[in-house]
Amino acid sequence: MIFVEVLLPVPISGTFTYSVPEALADSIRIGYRVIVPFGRKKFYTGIIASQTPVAPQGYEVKDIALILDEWAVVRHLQLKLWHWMADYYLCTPGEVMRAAMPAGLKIESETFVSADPDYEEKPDERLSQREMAVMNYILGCEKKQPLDLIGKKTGFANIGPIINSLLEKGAVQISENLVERYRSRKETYVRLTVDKGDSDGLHKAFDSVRSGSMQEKALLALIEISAFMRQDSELQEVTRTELMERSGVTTTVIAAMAKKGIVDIYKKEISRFSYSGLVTGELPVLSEAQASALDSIHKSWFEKDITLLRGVTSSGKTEIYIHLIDYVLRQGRQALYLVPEIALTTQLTRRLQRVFGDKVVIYHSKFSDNDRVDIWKKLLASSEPCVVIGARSAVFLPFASLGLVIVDEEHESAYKQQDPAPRYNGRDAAIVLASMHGAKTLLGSATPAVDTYYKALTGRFGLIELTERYEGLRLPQVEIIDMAAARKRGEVEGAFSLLTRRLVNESLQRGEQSILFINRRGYAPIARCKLCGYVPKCENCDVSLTYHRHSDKLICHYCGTPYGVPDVCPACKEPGIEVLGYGSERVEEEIDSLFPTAAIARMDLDTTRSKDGYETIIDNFSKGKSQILVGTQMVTKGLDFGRVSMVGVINADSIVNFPDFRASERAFNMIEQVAGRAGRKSDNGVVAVQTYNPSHPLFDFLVRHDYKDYYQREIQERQRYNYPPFVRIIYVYIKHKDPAAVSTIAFEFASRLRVLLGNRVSGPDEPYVARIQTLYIRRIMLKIETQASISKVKSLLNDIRIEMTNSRQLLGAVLYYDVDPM
Ligand SMILES: Nc1ncnc2c1ncn2[C@@H]1O[C@H](COP(=O)(O)OP(=O)(O)OP(=O)(O)O)[C@@H](O)[C@H]1O
Ligand SMILES: [Zn+2]
Repeated sequence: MIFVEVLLPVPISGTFTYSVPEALADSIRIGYRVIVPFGRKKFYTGIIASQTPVAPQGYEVKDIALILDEWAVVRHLQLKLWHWMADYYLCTPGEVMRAAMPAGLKIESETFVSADPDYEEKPDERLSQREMAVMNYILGCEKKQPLDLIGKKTGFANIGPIINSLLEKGAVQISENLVERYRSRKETYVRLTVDKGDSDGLHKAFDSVRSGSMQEKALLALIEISAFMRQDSELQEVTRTELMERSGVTTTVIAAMAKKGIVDIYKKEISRFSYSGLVTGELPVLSEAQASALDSIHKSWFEKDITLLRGVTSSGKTEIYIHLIDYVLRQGRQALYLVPEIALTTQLTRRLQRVFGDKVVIYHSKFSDNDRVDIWKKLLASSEPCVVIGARSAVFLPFASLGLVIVDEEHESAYKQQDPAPRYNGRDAAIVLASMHGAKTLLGSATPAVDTYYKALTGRFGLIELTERYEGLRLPQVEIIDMAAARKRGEVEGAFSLLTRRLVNESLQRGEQSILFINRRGYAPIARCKLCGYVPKCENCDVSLTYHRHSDKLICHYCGTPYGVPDVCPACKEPGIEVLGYGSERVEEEIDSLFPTAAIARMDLDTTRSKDGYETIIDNFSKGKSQILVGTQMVTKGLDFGRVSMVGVINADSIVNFPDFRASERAFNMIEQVAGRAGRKSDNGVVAVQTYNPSHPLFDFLVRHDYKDYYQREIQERQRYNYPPFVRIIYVYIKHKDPAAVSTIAFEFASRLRVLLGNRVSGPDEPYVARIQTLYIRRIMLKIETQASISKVKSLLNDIRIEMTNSRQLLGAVLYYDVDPM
């Protein structure tokens, strides 16, 4: 008998042991998917993580029910990465698996059941009454039925054991609805039935259509697009859609032509990532500074696997990346190019496709599940060189042989997954992934994370710096605008100071573009009663509501609940509710009324929900169809527009004043990055930063674009107050519906931790938002020495959790950890 450890997508620690029936023993491999019974109710799809000949002690092991694969859907190194992630981020491998695999590959309880046609009831294995009832239902269905549905239709809440027993008696078969879930994309094509060059045949074809008819039109168009008559070109394949567009005919016309035998209609599976645009294959010619940086990176990799490229905004880091990618592709290996946000993939994809054509693969969460399964399978099936551009989840793809990992804008907090588990940082996971493959890593940024720059300066990472913009352009001029003083002078109109308005206007006059950055989406972040001061709050969360004009609703940005705007204040019953402050909608509205002839675009979460949302906005702005782009943090980084000469930071204070030890780091990076969008192709970039606190020390560094000076100040603070990179932070989160219970539990957890870890423990505290989605929240902070073993901490935390669970002290509580919070 052999046993396998199966990884299941459930939030329970560890893997689960199952036995393998003799008949299946030869078909079992690591990385195969299997269907296994789980608990009393369910079947799950799991992945075989390992095999062992040793039976577990003390309990009865169940058989696996079905093997789904004939080859592994997960590679060995992926499993290794999942385990690393579960260990490091203090979650379960099942949670990692859930995040890692596209839904089309992991079919939780969507197991399908059908009757086994060969089944005959044996006298010693009669079906019970319940089984008969279920069996009759199944036999009455034409198609195989999902497990859940059978339970519902037959009224058995606990359908799992019944099916299990039917399965044992050989009465039913189970399968996964994989084929139906995962649909490959097919395209319809049309071709002439005559061979190229067969003019006789062609004449006959023309004879069979009436002159001036739709069929003739279609025939002419088909001849043209397929290059049928051209001697200098091979016959081209023509899609039905293209033919219809060119000739203006309908599918019926084409079908009629097929019936006559003039054309063939055929279907072909098309790859979702084929690229038919122009491929030059030419690498950008590097400037002297870029070429020398490239050279230094290669040299640095001799000694260190991880190197940081700090290059000021618009220094041309992307061009250097392109050369590095070319280098590994030539070696026959693969490259992963991570960006922090999907918005960045659009421009980047174009830049890379021009050089690498269909070797470019894109992967992120806006893709449909079918697309993601497609890409997964493509990478699984081949070890061909390719470059994957993706957001953080791309680290989970089945790479065969990575040679290079690039993490662009490595400082970005968007690399960190906040919720749900695994709460991982895509940058750090990518570094680990690279080391598993023996690949090199390049981290790139104009404003590296303090932790990263520290590691580079202390020799853990290599360090290469580019201090000039491409072509020696100067960095934009930064104006800090004292809004209080401007207001006194009567120069503030709506959200804008006089200077901001003037700069936008001047850029419009020169035919150039502006970007206005506002940290909040919606119309106004606060609603309040002007008579009694009452502030409407979310019923589920401890936050005030943001007014959205587009939908005329007050919306909670934590749980998404919309509320109507009350006509009268619920507290004083007077009609006093007004909205205050600025969000992107309102900035857009005001700038529109100030500059009515300019075309204005807005990019924020609300305008980019569709898959192509970003693309349209970014394309239009690139092409100059809009002159002013208003946006949230999405507009701050990485985008490359040639004609932007003015950048406005509308409310710098909301970025600077945040109660968190990373606040000033985040603020410096964000403002320096958005400033970097200005003057990328000419020397006249200017940035207006509006603030009520102009003497804040950060602004001085920003005006001078002095990253190093800023870093010095920041690292000293971190050392003085004992924060990363000098320690590692782990938050323990405790959530509960009951405010008293959450306090008691958090307090108890913290005091037990203190016994073991002393003053490394602080809290519990209420986080900034202390109640979300009806749960009250407490947070305990652990500061652990960087050289300490995280697995030791993990086992301490686990012990406490188990003790408290056993003494029923954690009842109703949600408990989780956040390692290296951002
Ligand atoms: N060698 C080159 N040849 C032609 N154009 C270049 C070259 N290097 C850079 N550029 C151009 O300069 C601009 C800035 O380059 P790039 O977008 O790579 O900057 P970056 O360093 O990534 O900046 P950021 O940190 O702001 O994202 C781009 O428009 C790019 O096409
Ligand atoms: Zn809410």
